[in-house]
Amino acid sequence: GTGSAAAVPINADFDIAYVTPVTLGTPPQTLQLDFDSGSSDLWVFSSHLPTSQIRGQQIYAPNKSSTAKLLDGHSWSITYGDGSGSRGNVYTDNVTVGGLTVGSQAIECAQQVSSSFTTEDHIDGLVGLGFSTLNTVSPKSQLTFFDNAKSNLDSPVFTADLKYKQAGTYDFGFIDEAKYTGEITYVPVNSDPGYWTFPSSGYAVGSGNFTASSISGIADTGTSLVYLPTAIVTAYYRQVQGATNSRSYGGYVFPCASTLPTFTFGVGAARFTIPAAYLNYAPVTPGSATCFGGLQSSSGVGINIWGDVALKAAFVVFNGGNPPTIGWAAK
Ligand SMILES: Cc1c(C=O)c(-c2nnc3c4c(C[n+]5cc6c(C)n(C)c(C)c6c(Cl)n5)n(C)c(C)c4cnn23)c(C)n1C
Repeated sequence: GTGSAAAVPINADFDIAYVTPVTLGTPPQTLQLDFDSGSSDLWVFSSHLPTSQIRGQQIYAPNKSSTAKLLDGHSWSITYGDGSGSRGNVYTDNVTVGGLTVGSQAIECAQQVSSSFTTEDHIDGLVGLGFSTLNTVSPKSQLTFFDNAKSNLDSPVFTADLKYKQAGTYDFGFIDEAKYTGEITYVPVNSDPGYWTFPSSGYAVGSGNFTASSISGIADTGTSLVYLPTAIVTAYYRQVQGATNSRSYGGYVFPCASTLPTFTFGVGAARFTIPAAYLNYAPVTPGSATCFGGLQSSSGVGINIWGDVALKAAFVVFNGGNPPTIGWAAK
């Protein structure tokens, strides 16, 4: 089988995150979930949450689904790179994404979410698309939607075609030739850390020379920005008038009117250029003349992250075959 569903920006002005409609249970309950290749829990706002923690989100009520089953004695708790987090109990139920159904998928029902989830009313939960070794359900960890679906997929892949300020798509089980140009460059994935970790072959700032350099990083659809080694990031912002690394804003900022260079990264022999517009993430506060960069340093993060700012400059194939690989193509 296959599936195909839209990845819709949650904000009209800035690409903060993307959500995809997912139906759960019987009769179907549809939630807008953030597909995250950087984690491996499928969790939702649920009827088990205190109402004080719900502000407009859709919720999944397992007691209203005739196919929901409590996974007795199991719980989960997760924290993300931005410090947000959630925890709760676990049910299994039918989950459908873009026409692709998994029966008895572990649905982690939130009993507590951190404040940033409560305030972001466009996100009703996450669908982890990382490796199932990262799943936090205890005492028995659970499989991701992709791992559960894999045996029924025409091909053990999912693809991300994220777009700048417009809806893109996540496809499951097939590679849509109409979504990319030229060839797909595949490189090996090290799944040991549980992420889609792959080697990049180097970078260039604007029209400058390409610097060959092997950079290990993760392809993370759930992270907005790109986090790379400080040497690369300082080389980039040296080309931006008035750029400073702001302690108060927690990263590189610059006058919104600045002209930004493009940023090119290599995957094998292929080169992908992130347009300057993608690298002006957003004003630091609404209406400010100071803007926050889409490229930030990974020194405080611990790993290099190719988030949405990079992913939307390409068509990306997450190949869950044995061994796993990742493919990048222009579009
Ligand atoms: C090491 C790391 C990250 C690794 O992942 C990371 C990050 N970057 N975007 C996100 C996340 C998102 C996407 N996301 C980003 C947002 C930003 C930058 N802002 C201002 C808002 C309001 C956001 C929302 Cl609602 N959502 N979501 C939904 C979750 C659970 C995230 C967790 N971390 N995260 C940061 C900021 N850092 C330092």
